[in-house]
Amino acid sequence: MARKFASVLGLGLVTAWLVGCEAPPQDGAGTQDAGSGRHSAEVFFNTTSFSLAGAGGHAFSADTGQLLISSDETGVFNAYRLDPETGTREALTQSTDNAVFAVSWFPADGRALVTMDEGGNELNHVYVRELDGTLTDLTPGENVKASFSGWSADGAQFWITTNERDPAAFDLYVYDADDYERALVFENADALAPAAISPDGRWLALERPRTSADSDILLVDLSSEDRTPRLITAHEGNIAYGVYTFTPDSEALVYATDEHGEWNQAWRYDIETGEQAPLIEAEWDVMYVAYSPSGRYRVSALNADGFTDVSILDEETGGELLLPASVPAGDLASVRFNPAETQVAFLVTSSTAPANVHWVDLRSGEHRQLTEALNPALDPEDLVEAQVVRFESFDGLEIPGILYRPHGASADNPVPALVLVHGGPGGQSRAGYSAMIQHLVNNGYAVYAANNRGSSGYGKTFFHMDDRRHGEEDLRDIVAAGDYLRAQDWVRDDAVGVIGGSYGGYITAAALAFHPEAFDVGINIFGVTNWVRTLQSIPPWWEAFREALYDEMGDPATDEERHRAISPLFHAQNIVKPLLVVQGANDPRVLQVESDELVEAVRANGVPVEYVIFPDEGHGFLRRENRITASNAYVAFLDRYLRGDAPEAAAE
Ligand SMILES: CSCC[C@H](NC=O)C(=O)N[C@@H](Cc1ccccc1)C(=O)O
Repeated sequence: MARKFASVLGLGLVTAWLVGCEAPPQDGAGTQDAGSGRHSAEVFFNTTSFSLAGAGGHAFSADTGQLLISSDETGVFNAYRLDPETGTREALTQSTDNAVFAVSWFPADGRALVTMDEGGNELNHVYVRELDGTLTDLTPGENVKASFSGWSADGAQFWITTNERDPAAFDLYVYDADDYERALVFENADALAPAAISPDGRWLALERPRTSADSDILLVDLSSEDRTPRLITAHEGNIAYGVYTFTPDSEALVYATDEHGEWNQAWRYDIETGEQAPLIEAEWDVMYVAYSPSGRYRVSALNADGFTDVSILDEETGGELLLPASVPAGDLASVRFNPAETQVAFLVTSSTAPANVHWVDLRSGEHRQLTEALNPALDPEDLVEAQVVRFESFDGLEIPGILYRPHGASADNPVPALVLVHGGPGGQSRAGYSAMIQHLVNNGYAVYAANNRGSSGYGKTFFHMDDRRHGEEDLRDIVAAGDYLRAQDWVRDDAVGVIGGSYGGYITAAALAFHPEAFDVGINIFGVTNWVRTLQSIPPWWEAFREALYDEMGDPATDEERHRAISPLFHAQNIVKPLLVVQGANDPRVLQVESDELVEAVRANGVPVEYVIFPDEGHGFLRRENRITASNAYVAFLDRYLRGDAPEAAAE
């Protein structure tokens, strides 16, 4: 699939990137140019994040019809049951530190599968939440990373992948639903990436990325003695293949291919005959394809200019499943059917509405919104809508992005602004709700989430434009995005900063180091600062993607010179603008030392540098208190050094 390493760095995760150091102005304090009120980070982050279990599992409980969801209403993610009749929810787990995410109900009773790592170290284990509330760890072991892979059609067994045999390879085990006895069903000797299991348990689909432009799919027949993966995408040249799902009858694999043009299309591979046929062709990437339990409904989504365009096809009528008019406008997500396919649950979200859980009875058309995610202290009028805005970059290439313009920003009242850079390489800033962005905008900062060349979602030509050129044209696009903002009469041309997380943090630090006059401040959120070390120390469980990552970014064994040339750490003497660095101590992808060393080096320049470390977070911040601290730190830093609220502090 033409995605660089399973992009996780859209705005969803950006929302979680927050760090900080001191208290911000509280409600009513400070000034807001327009809009109905300026709010503290607490107000924005006291929205609740809801998500539905059940991708490959069961979101509806077979015995009670209750929904399995994750929520961070206590400040820490936990699993809950949500009653569609009453909208009441009950906590199934009570974690006060590590985030717990709901995975699936057991098909025949009230047990649930959940997953949790330790402090953001990404070593997730799979647990059973037993009927008495205790947790049984199905995948114990200090350095074990495991994930749920699906249920057998009869509900008697489920599959889990774990890297306990070899930290670099995920083997597949089948577990008995009654006593959790397990058996190895596939030893992953070549460290391929397990992607899907057919509902009848016979077929395992694996992905083998060679480069970000060229990947394959292999199938294993788990009913056969010979479990050698069989290549089903033999091809010449560069084609990116990826797995969406198996059909519910286990007869076909639905897969992504970019062979036929710019976009990822969905195709159907008939396992018995090997015949292939297009399923969904569009002028945007197909994001996913999924089915209701019997296969009557096919759910698919397009990544339409940063918005998620979901279709639910009723294969019985051949028409689109129309949801009641009372379902609010916004992007649908996580569409889940009950086993009888008489009810459907889903999330609805938009840039001005955090995701809420909705439920519809397909027979009566009755619709209920089951959650209220937005903090009631927030007036929706205080929020700003995402706008897709394109600009011409330094070489004439059109760059798309998502703009958030503060209420009241005008030529008479120009505002400071930030270019926000997503992670990756190859991620995309998308138009979803972000408490972090809304908090910044509410405090008078315009935010432009620019999708520099190399971003996903705009076709494969655009996607590959940054290959082995990182820190060059993609960075110049971000500099050009700053110029674009400065040219707007409603933006202060003396107050444009850059902010980003991970790869976006790299671009942020690189902008300050290689284009020292381009931005007035930078906020680097767990950004890569030293590619030599980062690429040498990637987590062992990235083995399936290592070759493709090294192909795209360069191999640290042979490309050290280039890696040094593009790494901000080795050019830190050029950084002369105020810098805020934020880091999770347990981050397994961008190690804390990356931030420690940049902070030390830039401080030696006598430049204002603020540094915040979260001891209990990894690559993305999950605890509400940390998100609030982070967001407060961003605004306090920007008030001081970008808006210029306290010039004496800037002179320190
Ligand atoms: C399995 S490939 C790793 C790249 C991955 N991309 C998207 O999720 C990722 O975690 N990228 C980081 C930056 C990074 C890139 C390469 C090595 C370490 C970190 C990110 O932007 O989140």
